[in-house]
Amino acid sequence: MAHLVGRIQTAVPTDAPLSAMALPLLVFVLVLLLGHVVDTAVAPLAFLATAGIDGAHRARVAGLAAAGSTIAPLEDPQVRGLIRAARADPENWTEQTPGAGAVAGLRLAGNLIGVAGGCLVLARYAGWLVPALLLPALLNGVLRQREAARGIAVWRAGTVDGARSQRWKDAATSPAEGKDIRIYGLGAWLTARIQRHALAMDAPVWALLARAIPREAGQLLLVGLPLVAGYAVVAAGGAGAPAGSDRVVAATAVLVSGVAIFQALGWTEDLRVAVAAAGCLRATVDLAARLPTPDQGGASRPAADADPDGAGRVRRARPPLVRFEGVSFAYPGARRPVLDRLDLEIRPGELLAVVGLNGAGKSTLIKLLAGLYEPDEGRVTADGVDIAVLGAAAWRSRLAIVFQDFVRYHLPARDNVALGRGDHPPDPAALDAAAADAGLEPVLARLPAGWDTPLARTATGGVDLSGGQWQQVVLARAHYAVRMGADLLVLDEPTAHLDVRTEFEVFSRLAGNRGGASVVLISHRLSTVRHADRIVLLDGGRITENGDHDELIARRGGYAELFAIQARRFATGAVTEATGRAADPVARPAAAGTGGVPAGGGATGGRG
Ligand SMILES: Nc1ncnc2c1ncn2[C@@H]1O[C@H](COP(=O)(O)OP(=O)(O)OP(=O)(O)O)[C@@H](O)[C@H]1O
Repeated sequence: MAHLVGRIQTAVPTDAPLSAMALPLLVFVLVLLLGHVVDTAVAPLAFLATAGIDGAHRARVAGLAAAGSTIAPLEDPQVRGLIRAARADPENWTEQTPGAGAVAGLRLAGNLIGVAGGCLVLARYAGWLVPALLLPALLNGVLRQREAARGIAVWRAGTVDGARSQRWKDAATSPAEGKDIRIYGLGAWLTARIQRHALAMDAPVWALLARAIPREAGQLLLVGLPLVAGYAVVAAGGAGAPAGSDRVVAATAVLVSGVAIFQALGWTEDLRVAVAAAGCLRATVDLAARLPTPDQGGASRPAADADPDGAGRVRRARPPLVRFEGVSFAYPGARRPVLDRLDLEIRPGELLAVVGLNGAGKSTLIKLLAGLYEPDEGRVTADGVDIAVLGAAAWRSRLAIVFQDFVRYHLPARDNVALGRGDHPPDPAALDAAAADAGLEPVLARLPAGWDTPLARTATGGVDLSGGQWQQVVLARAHYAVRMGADLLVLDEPTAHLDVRTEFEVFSRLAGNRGGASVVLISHRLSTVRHADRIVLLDGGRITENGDHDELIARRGGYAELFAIQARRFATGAVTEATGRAADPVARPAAAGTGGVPAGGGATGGRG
């Protein structure tokens, strides 16, 4: 640049022909033009690179989190912290994604090349200019880095408050929490919380910024003085000015190169982004080390023995004989085990009901059956083989589970059911049959686009279902999985939201139409439970009672007591159903111990 300025400058006063000026002028314009073109291309290229790298990174983190066969690591606070750091929240400026880091790294490399070029240009005119400008520029860069590090530390200290403030902000705008906020008049309380946490996060940052203003002024002097001094010496041609070169050219070179060097070394943003992105990558590596490797044995779910029965059903030879053998399990940090040397058998094709008070460990038992947690002691076997040896995916291809806290996918009704066997293209016959099994047909008939209706009010043409209707969708998902080859159906409180009539219909179909699959039913509704082939009572971490309804009533133990409480409460009108109907034959109140049962039955006992 200085060279071109020099060429133009020498041409002007000597009345040289226009052609003598034209070439340097043309090159000058071309250089400027090239700079603009590069500037225009940089932003979209950087965007593309960032999007590509970050997309692959997010897929890797999601893959790591989803690959492990158990959910226990995902509940570990340290793993949760690593996942959060590896995902790099874009709203938190102390966290940066690998894509942003790569682009910042490229810019840093460009800056360093610029610094080297600037030093070469300076050295060409006068060697002393290099240390005179480079050293203060380096010092300025170090001071700015320290400032940035202080800012990051203060920001990080406030991230808990930041997260809390964000959580309350989300609550304020969510329709679900919006109900409570309006009913209980929580608006002002919520706003005060948001403000309190936001202030707790921001106040130290503001204080730091205020303290940084005088320091910034000092650093301006550190940068400005050497640059102005060098420029003045060169421009004035004083002592130490470069010999044998034009003063204007030299002064331009000093100014352009000096400013470039100070800018390149004082530019903290790219370094901060690159360092933060390195932190994100470190968290990903740590996460990969902490999470178990994917289940090799069952990376893909094996197909069931195909034997379509014309009603969208795939059959296996027979359901497995499942055994819990001396299984103990405690949640991390818990003082007492939930399951304590528990023995239990799930026989092929039976309908087994598991009852027990709240917190007895029924859902935990199911999670162990599914291999979502591993026993601390003992083992769970299928046909004599430890399910850990079978491989998680292979074993789970035989299971269909309705969890208490089931998932409501914001997807069309068809996908919500077909995800029961998500690794297969949807089978229309099996879908229709599963909908019939779950009593979902009337719900589908009322949906504006039937199976294609999105089950989310926020989607175009979408609808929101009632709690009971969602439960039917999820039941249909499990029935679909059974029709597609699963042969152990587990239902954890599957009818808590259903009215008496729907519950009765659903269970009548389940009992008669489960295609030979074994069923494990967890329910507090003893009206449903009593129809099971076998009932077990879980108490104190073990199975304490085992038999059919009549046997357990005759035994006059815990089950009979729970049943009596429920029947008595219903008979006295203390227990009411959602619909208040008692029209079904099985729904008539009867005295405890006679084999009759209240409709639905509410909770299992006063504490259940
Ligand atoms: N993820 C978890 N981490 C720690 N403790 C847990 C976890 N899940 C459940 N627990 C504890 O384990 C115990 C058993 O819970 P579980 O959900 O298995 O009981 P449950 O019999 O299904 O109860 P309910 O009838 O109320 O559904 C409870 O004391 C509960 O607090």
